[in-house]
Amino acid sequence: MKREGIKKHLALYFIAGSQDCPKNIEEILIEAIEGGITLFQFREKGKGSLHTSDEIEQLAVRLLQICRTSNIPFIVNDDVELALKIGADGIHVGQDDAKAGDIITRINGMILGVSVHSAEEAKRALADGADYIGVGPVFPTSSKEDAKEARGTAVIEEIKQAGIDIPMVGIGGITAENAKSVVMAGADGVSVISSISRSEHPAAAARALKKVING
Ligand SMILES: Cc1ncc(COP(=O)(O)OP(=O)(O)O)c(N)n1
Ligand SMILES: Cc1nc(C(=O)O)sc1CCOP(=O)(O)O
Ligand SMILES: [Mg+2]
Repeated sequence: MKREGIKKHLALYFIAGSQDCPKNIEEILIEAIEGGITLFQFREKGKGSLHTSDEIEQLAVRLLQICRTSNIPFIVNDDVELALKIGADGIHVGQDDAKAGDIITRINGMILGVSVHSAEEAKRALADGADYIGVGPVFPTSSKEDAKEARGTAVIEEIKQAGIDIPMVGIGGITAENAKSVVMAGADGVSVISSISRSEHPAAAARALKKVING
């Protein structure tokens, strides 16, 4: 599944690690799938996350199995070795991670996502072979300690206006209340952590987001 095929999976892209979840992450993922998420990223990172690589790998494998039973592609954040080891469907890297251009040959057809904060970075991601980009933070977020300043939908609009043709999701502080503005700006979907993971009812939260996106 390359660029065109990925678009439909970007509609409601759920990201989580155990640190984002007030209850068991496996239960939350199952409920999020019930609610209609279209892609999942395992991001075990930051305050409260698991420490040992064994624990992280075991959790990744359990979450991958849940995604496989529902045909939801499973992306690993940052860790190329883990993605390759467990046979993930893709890897997401940021500007301070392994360089997309360096890993493209190693990941052998896996989905490659890249975080960008400008049209310039989007252009480079496209040239490096990224299948999609994550653009953020759109709104202020509490889920990423080192997040940059929120820029609203300006960067998404800039990328569209520059004619850079790559599937993209907005990320950062996205809720059912503001998701429509992200899609209206030109994103193919939204990527969320807390709107689903910290909801008392993750399935209902995912359903509400989906309804807004499908509009
Ligand atoms: C879909 C998506 N977009 C952006 C990011 C952020 O990646 P990065 O800037 O590398 O920050 P960390 O998530 O690694 O803290 C993402 N993970 N997913
Ligand atoms: C993982 C991540 N990356 C961002 C970026 O701007 O690149 S913002 C972010 C956190 C998104 O979490 P929430 O939906 O809870 O705001
Ligand atoms: Mg990263």
